[in-house]
Amino acid sequence: MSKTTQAPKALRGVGNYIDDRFHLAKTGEKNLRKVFPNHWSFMLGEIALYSFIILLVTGVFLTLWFKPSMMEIVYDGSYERLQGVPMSEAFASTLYIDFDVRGGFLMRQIHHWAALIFVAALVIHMLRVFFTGAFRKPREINWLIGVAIFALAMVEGLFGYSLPDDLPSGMGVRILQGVMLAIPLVGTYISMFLFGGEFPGEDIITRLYVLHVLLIPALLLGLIVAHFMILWHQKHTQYPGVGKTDRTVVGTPMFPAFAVKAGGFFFFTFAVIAGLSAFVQINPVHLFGPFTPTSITSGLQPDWYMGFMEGSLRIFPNWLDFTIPIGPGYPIMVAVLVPGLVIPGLIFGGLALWPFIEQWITGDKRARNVADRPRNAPVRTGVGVAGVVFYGVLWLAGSNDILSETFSIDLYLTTYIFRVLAIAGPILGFVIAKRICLGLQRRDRETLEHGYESGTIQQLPSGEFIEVHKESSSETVEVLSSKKDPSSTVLQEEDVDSSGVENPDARKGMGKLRRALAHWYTKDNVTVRDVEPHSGHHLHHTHDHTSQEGPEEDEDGH
Ligand code: HEM
Ligand code: HEM
Repeated sequence: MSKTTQAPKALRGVGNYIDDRFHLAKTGEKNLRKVFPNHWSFMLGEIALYSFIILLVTGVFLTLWFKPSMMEIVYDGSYERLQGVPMSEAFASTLYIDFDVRGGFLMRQIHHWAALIFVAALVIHMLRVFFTGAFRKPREINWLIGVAIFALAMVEGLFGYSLPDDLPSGMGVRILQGVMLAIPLVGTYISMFLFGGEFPGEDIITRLYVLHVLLIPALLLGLIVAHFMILWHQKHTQYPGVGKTDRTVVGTPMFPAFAVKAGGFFFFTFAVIAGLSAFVQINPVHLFGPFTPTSITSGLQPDWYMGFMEGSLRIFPNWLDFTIPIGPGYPIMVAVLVPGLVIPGLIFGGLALWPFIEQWITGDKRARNVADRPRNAPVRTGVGVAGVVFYGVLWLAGSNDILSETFSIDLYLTTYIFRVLAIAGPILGFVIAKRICLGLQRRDRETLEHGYESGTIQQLPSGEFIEVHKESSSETVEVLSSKKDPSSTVLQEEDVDSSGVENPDARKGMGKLRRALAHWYTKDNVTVRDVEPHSGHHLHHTHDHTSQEGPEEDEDGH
């Protein structure tokens, strides 16, 4: 871009007008030139943001016609098949949006698809942050904000799903009430309070509505703004490469390149969601009919993000339930309490605590702005995979009826299979993922030492066949040698004082546990400290596919 490029006169006029009043030019200029590191995985957070915006906009549209009322009426709208059927005003107004409001059906579909994609994007974004260790200092607080966003998003989705008061809605609310009732001592009270009496009562939709359109979106918006302010202030992590250190950022400036890219990506996300909504039917409430407590339907699935709770409720054994012999007997429903509250608590609690647990184990308290490659933190990667497998098994168990029907397996057998898998799956996942990481580490060390395998076989004059190894590019060498040595990441600073004297407590109690965990965390890592990189920047490597990023890539970063 030449230095003489200037904004059009009219735009400059507007700029001056604003600057005369708010003096924003200096900060504005600095922020417009802010550098964003480039990587496809950094777009996952953006997808979450864009789908959230779509949810807000379509949600407001729906509020114009949706009536959050449980008053019973007889349907008299344009959907012939439900003519004359008694239903709540909420359900009738949803049918009205579908069949009488122009574009209403599409808007409802967009709202629902955006919700599904929103939660999916934020889960994948969270996994990206987890597996690359981007939650480490200084980003722990932003991680915690993220976990809160995740939890709220699920509740928001569940409440939204409950609003139309169709059959699956009511069944979801019934499960919610069941879990509430299982809470010892206060369960019945909480349920009566929320439902304004017995289930279903006449208040629940109105109450969920207020939470769904006002309180939770406001909380989510506040948290997302905080998430971005912290991100802006702390800057983004970047993957290892030439010029990328814990102190420098390499990437594209905010304006114009990043802004244009982000703007384009918003429309792309919108187009995908709108395309899905136009062609793929989601939650066709007119086919399900209104909720009545006596009706039940088979083969129905909740929205995907509630699937793991459904699954854990389906497979958790009931032989742990017991009764406290006070008065007439006080039953404790372990089979509802554990899957309904303890398992989600463990999942969200584990997510929230992980950065602190890892920091305690490794003793690594330095700011980390270069993200880890997942293979270089094999235990973390293994723990993450174990978590994903556990979640995945529960999620699949939520469809056990459909699986048993599709594959003609006895329903009860699927329950036993899932019970075994829920315990064995995560352990296997951990071991396999860790082994793969260590294998990749060994290959990296090989590549660093000997260059990469070119696939060209040569015959030597002696008759021996060898595979030619080619020089790695400087970028590859940088990436491979960015790996921190296990002993340098595990700074047992608290165990040894500045003059090298060991803290006597380090070998007792918690200190001992921590040492053992630190040893377990790093013991198998492959070191690259002693490797002399086999790199030849000066050499021609015409077939070097590992160095596709040319040096131009680095020039726009500062
Ligand atoms: C993270 C944000 C949100 C999520 C995950 C979400 C999710 C959902 C879901 C899954 C439904 C059921 C849709 C269906 O019937 O197929 C729904 C319904 C609804 N949502 Fe949201 N929503 C969000 C934000 C909002 C906002 C901000 C508003 C309004 C300001 C809103 C207003 C509504 C209304 C009025 C309904 C009932 C109408 C209907 O079911 O068609 N939503 N929401
Ligand atoms: C509405 C939901 C969310 C939105 C809109 C959002 C948006 C973003 C964006 C755009 C970024 C920068 C680009 C990127 O790394 O993808 C980011 C970074 C980050 N997000 Fe989120 N996020 C959300 C949820 C979460 C969740 C659920 C977590 C974790 C539990 C989380 C943790 C983080 C962390 C730690 C960073 C900094 C990563 C780094 O610097 O590499 N976010 N977020």
